[in-house]
Amino acid sequence: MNQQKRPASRRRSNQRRGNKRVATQGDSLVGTEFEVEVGDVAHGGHCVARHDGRVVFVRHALPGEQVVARVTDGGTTSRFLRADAVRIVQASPERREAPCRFSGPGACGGCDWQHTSAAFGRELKTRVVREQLRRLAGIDWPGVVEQVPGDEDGLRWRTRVEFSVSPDRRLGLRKHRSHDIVPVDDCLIAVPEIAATGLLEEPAEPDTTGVDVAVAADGEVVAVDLPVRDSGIPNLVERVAPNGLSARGFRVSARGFWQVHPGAAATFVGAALDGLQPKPGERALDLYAGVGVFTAFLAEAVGPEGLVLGLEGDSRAVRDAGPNIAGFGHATLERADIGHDGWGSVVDETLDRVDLVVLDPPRSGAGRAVVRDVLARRPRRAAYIACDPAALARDLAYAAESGYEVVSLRAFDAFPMTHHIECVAILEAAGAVADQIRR
Ligand SMILES: C[S@@+](CC[C@H](N)C(=O)[O-])C[C@H]1O[C@@H](n2cnc3c(N)ncnc32)[C@H](O)[C@@H]1O
Repeated sequence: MNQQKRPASRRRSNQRRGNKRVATQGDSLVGTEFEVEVGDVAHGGHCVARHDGRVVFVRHALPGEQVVARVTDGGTTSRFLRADAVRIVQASPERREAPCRFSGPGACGGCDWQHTSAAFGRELKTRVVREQLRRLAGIDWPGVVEQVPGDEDGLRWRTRVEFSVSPDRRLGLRKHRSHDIVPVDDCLIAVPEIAATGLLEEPAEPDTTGVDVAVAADGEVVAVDLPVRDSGIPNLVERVAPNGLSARGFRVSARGFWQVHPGAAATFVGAALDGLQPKPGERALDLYAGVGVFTAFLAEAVGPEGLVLGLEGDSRAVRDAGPNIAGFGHATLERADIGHDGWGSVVDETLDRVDLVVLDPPRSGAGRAVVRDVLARRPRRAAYIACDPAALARDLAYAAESGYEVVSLRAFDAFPMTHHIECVAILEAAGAVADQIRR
């Protein structure tokens, strides 16, 4: 893949509240309406427009549309504004009526692209991945965002939903960038078993602040009232069957990390192992290992002559991983705070060398120090699984500093109707670093 030098510096701007960029400065413009021509899509589920010399991030619009935008965040001296398209003056041919009646300006904030097809949603996401990789990593990516098997044209895929409780004790979902709750009687991106629990039609219990509902691969449905103690959360068994590999079951807490699209875990394992091409006897490191999904499939691939070490920060996930990798005497999964003092010594104690790495960090990415530490071990190949293309692009730029280049990158629509995207990048040593490894 063509990778140029990354821009030396980027302007930092805008205030941050928590980790959310906020636009409001000067007198508030919230509620003001104006007509704009909508430009291309930007990362975050909106399109870019300009008004009075200022950038406006417009939700509920599509590229090329003429819309009336109503400001939702921003003031007279803000550098940019956020707005919702509240009237469509000239519609894109890609526009459709949102299938969900809770979607739209001022309504549920869960979906960003209900007003277009899943196929055009993937086209928009392809543009976003390309733009992020080009801007932050200097990579020209020729790929497209691929469909993940298991949804009904972008609907009925979500197997985990976290409902909040409204002031009148109905279960609902949050508005965009807000703590306000929209009561719902269904969620069209959720699997039907979730509404079928009947929970959305009943008032929440008096002290309940939220209800997490999870549906396992075998159809078992678990609803957990919050707040809850860890000991009160049941486990589910999930099943992962990547193409060409044997199916495996995984024990996971009903509130623990698990891919929410039913086809996602198998798709990502398949893409990662395809790219890594593990060989019998190799040593593999699975970072941010969760309940051991990649650890188990790597262990199977490198065989009993090989070694696999998974590292994970969440104690419950580490405990749950036990039975998931129990069949492999050459695999272990330990608790470690990756990136914090001493985590590398856990690796040194277990692996005499590192041939392969899986990196599957949280949304913020692994960061420069972790990328550098991992690649300093000179793996033959590394698979980076990323749920934020911007964090991925930053980490790929750090990998380039360590002499590793991207040999393939696939992107998946594991969250249809929303702006979220999952990518699997395969890295390999280039130039002098590759020569060192070969020697
Ligand atoms: C995106 S999930 C991936 C889980 C797993 N690879 C899977 O596919 O199911 C990221 C995982 O990283 C863990 N994590 C986050 N920060 C961590 C850190 N600093 N050290 C170790 N684990 C961390 C989370 O608990 C979570 O299980």
